Amino acid sequence: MTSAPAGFTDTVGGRLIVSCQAPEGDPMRHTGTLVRLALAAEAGGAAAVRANAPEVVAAITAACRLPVVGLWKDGGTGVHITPTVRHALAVAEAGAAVVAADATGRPRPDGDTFAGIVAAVHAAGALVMADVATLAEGVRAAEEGADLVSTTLSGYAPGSPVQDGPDLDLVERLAAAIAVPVVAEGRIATPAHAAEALARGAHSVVVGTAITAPTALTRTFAKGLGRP
Ligand SMILES: CC(=O)N[C@H](C=O)[C@@H](O)[C@H](O)[C@H](O)COP(=O)(O)O
Repeated sequence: MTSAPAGFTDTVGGRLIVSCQAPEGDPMRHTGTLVRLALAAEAGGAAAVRANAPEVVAAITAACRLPVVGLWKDGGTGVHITPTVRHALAVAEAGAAVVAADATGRPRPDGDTFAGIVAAVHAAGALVMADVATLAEGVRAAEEGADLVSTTLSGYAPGSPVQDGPDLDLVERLAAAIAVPVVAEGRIATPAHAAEALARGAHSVVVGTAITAPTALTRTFAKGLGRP
């Protein structure tokens, strides 16, 4: 069960969204396991979860009271987070309160546009989170009707700095430039990072790897011991 999409923005204000995802080939990429991660996030005080693929969104929605930010990663390069209207509608129909989609302005498959995704998702009764890498992309996404703008793709798409930590400068610049809520996402590794993101203007904070990725976390410890 999810909260009504209209209440989502208020629900996540000043709070944590936990990303419950696993890369292809990872042992955690198992729907029942991802549902358990979502339930753990709920028990731990998250306000919402973020999840990939319609079947996972549907399973989490059925098992967990938290609203779901759904996406559908398809393809490995270029626009691959919810690339088309078809992907976006499948995620909305699976029960997502919010559909997250790439809003970098790079060419999309099928000639779809971000504005087209916004219109289709709104018609389906869900909200849209624009995943951006730069200030200009966030400004444009807000103009095109995004309900929230997230820094998800900073460090992963052209025009953004590659860095170890979160892009909190982008959070701050977006929060100053647009009226829609800004979500801090990407490489937020500590509670201090999360608190700083809110202090710099984020409406909400998404944390994935630092909470839900034991394979990646084990790798960092193994590397620390000189045993990568
Ligand atoms: C770049 C990209 O594809 N990001 C994805 C977006 O859904 C996820 O793989 C990330 O885990 C999520 O953004 C949270 O970030 P972090 O795991 O760094 O806390």
